[in-house]
Amino acid sequence: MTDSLQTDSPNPDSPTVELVVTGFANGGAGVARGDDGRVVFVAGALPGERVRARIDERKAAFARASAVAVLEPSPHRIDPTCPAAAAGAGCCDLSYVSADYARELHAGVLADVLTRIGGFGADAPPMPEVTRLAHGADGSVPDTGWRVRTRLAVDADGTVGVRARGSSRLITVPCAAPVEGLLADAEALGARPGSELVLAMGSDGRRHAAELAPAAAGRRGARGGRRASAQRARHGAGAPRSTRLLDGAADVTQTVGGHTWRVPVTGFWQAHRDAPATYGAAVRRYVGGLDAPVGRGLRVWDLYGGVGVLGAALLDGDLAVDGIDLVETDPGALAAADRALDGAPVTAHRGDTAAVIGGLRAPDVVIVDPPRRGAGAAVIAAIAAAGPRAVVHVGCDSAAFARDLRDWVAHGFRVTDWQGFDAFPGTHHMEAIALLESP
Ligand SMILES: C[S@@+](CC[C@H](N)C(=O)[O-])C[C@H]1O[C@@H](n2cnc3c(N)ncnc32)[C@H](O)[C@@H]1O
Repeated sequence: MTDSLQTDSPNPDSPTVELVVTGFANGGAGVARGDDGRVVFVAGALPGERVRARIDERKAAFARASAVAVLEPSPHRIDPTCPAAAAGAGCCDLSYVSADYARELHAGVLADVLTRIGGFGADAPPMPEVTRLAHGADGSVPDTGWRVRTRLAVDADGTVGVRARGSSRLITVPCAAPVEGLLADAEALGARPGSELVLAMGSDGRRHAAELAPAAAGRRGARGGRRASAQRARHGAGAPRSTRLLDGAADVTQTVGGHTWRVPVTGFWQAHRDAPATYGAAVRRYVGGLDAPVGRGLRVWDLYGGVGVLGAALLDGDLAVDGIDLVETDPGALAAADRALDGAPVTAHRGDTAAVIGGLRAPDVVIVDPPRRGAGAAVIAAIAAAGPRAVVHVGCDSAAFARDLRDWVAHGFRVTDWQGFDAFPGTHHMEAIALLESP
């Protein structure tokens, strides 16, 4: 069978090669070896497949390629569940893989980075499984229609869509990840050419939309080129961009457990509609299961805490909580936390985690949920010096998660449980959570 694939290559004229894929890498590419022995990361290819691939980039130690035709397909390959990805968009890069097998691939990637980067071996718990996020009374979860917030690109003529993988081509076929109604009439909202359209769905079913003005001119030329500039934009780095409300209200209502937040449309909220409740339950289970009570209410740090949803999960059960110090850089998130957690024993601190924690009362338990880059060795050393007996570490980048866990172990912490979540179905992304205890 030869199955041609829709891909945009940064190097459309580069030659194609035939490759046999033997592994799967963090980042979502199949792993093969070229004729010269160099490792080739092949986007759009699965272990066991023989593919024809176009080389996109050659480095000294490895190359990157995109599968353009499948010569021998994996039995796990399916028709893409995301029409935008099928048309070449970079959104649901694993939507051509059966959902069960995608979770196997995630678990393999997590085990690989925990072993190779984290240095974990036989004395660690069994490698984590990657499970679906439960939804609805029967626990069933579709692997599409899960995303409650998204950003769309707006072209020079006002057309709205997602960018193709590897190029700036706009794809207007809708992505399958957003929850029903999130993309409704997106083009009619009137986002201006060159802006981005931010769409968010509240847990009350109300859709909100805001236009994010183009990134300041000059930033595109900043270090790292277009890819790094797009990353900075996605991760909110750089000068603040002005927003204009196009639909709904400025704040999105989100209810989790016993608390209701009003989160700014462009503010951080977990992408999967069931993620906040799922991670909150994991945090509550981990902290509730600690066997030596401290003899008083727990003192908790909720670091990189956003609106405080993970710390607040500890207030929902029968745990005695003395106080939660919530640390976050985004003033909008902290204002939302103040409103939602008014009357709860939560104190919000605005600032960089590294700078703020030195002034806080020593914690019993620390929740750490950093951005993709991870918390890093310096922050982990500072938290460890404050002497918590347990840490719940949350990570959305597997390699950074493994690196951070390695740093906890260097400070005498032991991983006593960990788990992975298929929190971005149809994509190579996943979330992982670990419980670490001090000796
Ligand atoms: C992955 S989100 C987690 C938010 C929250 N725990 C939740 O589940 O909704 C990471 C958060 O860290 C914040 N952040 C990024 N860098 C930070 C820093 N250096 N210090 C404190 N917060 C930071 C971001 O604004 C974002 O809200």
